[in-house]
Amino acid sequence: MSNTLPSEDGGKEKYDTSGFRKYNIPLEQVPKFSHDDPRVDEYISEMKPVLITGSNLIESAMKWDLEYISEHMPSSNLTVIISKDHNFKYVNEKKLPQGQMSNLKPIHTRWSSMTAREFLQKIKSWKEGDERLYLQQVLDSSVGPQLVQDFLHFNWEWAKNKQRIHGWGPLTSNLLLISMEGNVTPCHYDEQQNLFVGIRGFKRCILFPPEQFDCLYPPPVSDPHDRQSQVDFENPDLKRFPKFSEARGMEAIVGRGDILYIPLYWWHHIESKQNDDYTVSLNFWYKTKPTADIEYPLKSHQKVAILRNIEKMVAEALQNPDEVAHLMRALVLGRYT
Ligand SMILES: CCC[C@@H](CC(=O)O)C(=O)C(=O)O
Ligand SMILES: [Zn+2]
Repeated sequence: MSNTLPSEDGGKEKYDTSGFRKYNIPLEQVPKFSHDDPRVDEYISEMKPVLITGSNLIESAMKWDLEYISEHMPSSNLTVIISKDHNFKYVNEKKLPQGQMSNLKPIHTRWSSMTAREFLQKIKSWKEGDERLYLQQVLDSSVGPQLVQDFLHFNWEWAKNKQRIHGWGPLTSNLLLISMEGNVTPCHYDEQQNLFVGIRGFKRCILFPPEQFDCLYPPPVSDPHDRQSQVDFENPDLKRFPKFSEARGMEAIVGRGDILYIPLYWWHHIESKQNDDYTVSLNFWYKTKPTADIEYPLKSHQKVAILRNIEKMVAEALQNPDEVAHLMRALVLGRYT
């Protein structure tokens, strides 16, 4: 089923990263285990990334390529993001200042919609310099009866078992991702647990733990790029972001049938293999259950959640984002440092 053999040496097998962009970041390997290896649940319970091979979680979706989708969803309009270059940095449009849309630097990406057939034609005729496309469609009833049937035949028992034993909250969505070769979703974190599954092609994922928040420099929570690192991995500005030189990551290659567990609040930078065919992936995003009784010491992701809440509260109280830095500095400088 999967083209990556479960590693016999306890997950230390080196991934073949040829065809992926090289960054000057020290990287360890994300351990890789077969789906029935007990170490899988050990890693998930410790909220550490793990690559899971040989599961049949979405066996019924392994045939999801653009031909199949075009055939079974001929007229459905699917969400496609268009970018000026290979970076597809998420923009929360609800956080764009309404009145000042005009003087905002032009947004790097924009949303569009088209049929799967149109998407396939555009990526087949793509040439250097053209805008790039990334199909990102939430699986819902609009994907039509055949894909809904395939969806219903996922191995939900396996998924529900993970959800239950690890105390995850409800499944919020599955995002179908069809990417041109070489597209990059730059480094960001999500506030959900993620089972990220490969269907076609190869994606390389670089991950950093939540405690490296101060090495990855997300913008203010109120910024449209909230949760996204401001550091350009291909050309890092170490004057502005000096601690990025201390970032230490992990790396995994997600191939056909592989599941990468991306723990919530873990930073991840994901790209499709260059000069290869388009990739197809599907993620499962789960909310976490609210923490009933807080256990100390706090986990690093809980500290990031505290940082976010403090930032939101101070910005809300001041009603002026320009005053936040001064107040936070006054709180810390010469008093806690
Ligand atoms: C919309 C982003 C999808 C994905 C990244 C990717 O596969 O390009 C990711 O970041 C996630 O599954 O959390
Ligand atoms: Zn993500």
